[in-house]
Amino acid sequence: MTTLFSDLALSEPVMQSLQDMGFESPTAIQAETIPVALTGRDIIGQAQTGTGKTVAFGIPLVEKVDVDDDAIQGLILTPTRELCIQVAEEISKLGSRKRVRVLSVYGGQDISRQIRALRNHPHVIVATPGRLIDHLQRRTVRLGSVKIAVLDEADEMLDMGFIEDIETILGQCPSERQTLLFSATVKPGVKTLSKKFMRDIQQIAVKAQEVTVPSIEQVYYEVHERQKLDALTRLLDIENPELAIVFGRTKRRVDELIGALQTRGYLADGLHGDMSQSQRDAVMRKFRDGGIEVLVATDVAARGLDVTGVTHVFNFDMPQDVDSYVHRIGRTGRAGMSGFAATFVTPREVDHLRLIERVTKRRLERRPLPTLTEARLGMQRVAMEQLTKAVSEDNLGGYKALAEELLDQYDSSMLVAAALKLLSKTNREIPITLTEEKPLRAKRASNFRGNSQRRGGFRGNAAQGMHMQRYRRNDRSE
Ligand SMILES: Nc1ncnc2c1ncn2[C@@H]1O[C@H](COP(=O)(O)OP(=O)(O)OP(=O)(O)O)[C@@H](O)[C@H]1O
Ligand SMILES: [Mg+2]
Repeated sequence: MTTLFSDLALSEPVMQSLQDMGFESPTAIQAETIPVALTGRDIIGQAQTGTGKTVAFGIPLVEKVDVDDDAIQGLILTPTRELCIQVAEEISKLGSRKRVRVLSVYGGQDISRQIRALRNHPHVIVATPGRLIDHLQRRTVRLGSVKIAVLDEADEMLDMGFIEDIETILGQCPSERQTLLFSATVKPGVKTLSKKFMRDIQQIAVKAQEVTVPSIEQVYYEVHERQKLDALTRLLDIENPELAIVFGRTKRRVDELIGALQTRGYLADGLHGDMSQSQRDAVMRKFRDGGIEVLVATDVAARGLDVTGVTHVFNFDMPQDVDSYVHRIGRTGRAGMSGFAATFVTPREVDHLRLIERVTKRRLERRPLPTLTEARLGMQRVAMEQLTKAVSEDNLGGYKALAEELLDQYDSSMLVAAALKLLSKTNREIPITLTEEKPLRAKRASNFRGNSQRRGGFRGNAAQGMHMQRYRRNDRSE
């Protein structure tokens, strides 16, 4: 039996906003959590990437706001700035008919501007933890009237780096508030940690066969470091994504890859924690508008981002842990769409791939490396599509006389071949050498020296290492 939004006893303005947003029926996580959340209970909610968790916590939050009260009544915390902006926009849409004021408060943005915006009395603030702490210290934000607090990407935020900040923030909210935790991945430790600031927790996990989304085709390519760039550009030419995200391990890697892809003629740009916030905002805007086709990013873009049209995700470097894999590939195949996720695995990283397969209970198909000929054919196909599209648009009047003249002199198939050649990119084969990244396993080996390797216990340790999330903390947005 499918649930309808009208079965969830929502208020009229919220129903109208949902209609404005074009949502017809609730997703599974929405249908399961909203009624429980409306009773005021604390919830840990888990469902696959792209299944509408934002609206699942957004509806109870908006319902709880009293718009006649000027105090901050709803608080949402997100691990990254881009996610903060995105979630604030979605909540703002949900609350628009009710006239709920929503403000995003994140690091890197001019603080005096935020302070001015805070004077307009938002009912809901969506914040990254570091900047919120800053406001609490300056007393420009008061959380004494918060009725509902949400941790989006809770597991990411509760891992060692953020736990103290979260405790400080929640410590300033009234103890009788409602607390909701959401993520596609909820490690057992999260539940233990959450007992500190939640009560009478109801855990709601949408039962799925797989951790990852079934509509995402998952493949891998075994490559050597030095083959990665050619493999990527060939795949881009063959696959011709609408929008793609390419994940690199480090900021340096991302910078080099942006330069390399631009040199080879792609509309590429990137996102990482060393860029200024105005640069990051501009890149995200362009990516959402299609002005950038390939977004190259560190794990700062792995969580929560929802960009329509992302058909492909490439793990140029293997993710450091299984959760990161799940979230990265979840940037495609959202809201029922299909997607394609390709992972580059160097020979020494095969064990990590097997671990990912074990934990996600899904085998990745091994594909042979694409050849140059396949890539050229792919590019020609794109050129042909461009040409036929131009023909079907039928506004070529100004060129027709010239075309007739050419056809008098040359064979028609020669002319079309020449046009296709001109439309195909010639800069794809420019040789570029990237600085090599160390394979994951080598990095781990230095962390797990000693007897374990001789005893053959290395595998197990490597598995533990996959959860250490060492480098990700280096690229937090805070
Ligand atoms: N009921 C609905 N019907 C149709 N589309 C929906 C519905 N609810 C949400 N969506 C859309 O689905 C997409 C994914 O939603 P959302 O970003 O909330 O996913 P998520 O579960 O938080 O994923 P992630 O784990 O990656 O953060 C968004 O574009 C959202 O607008
Ligand atoms: Mg989300």
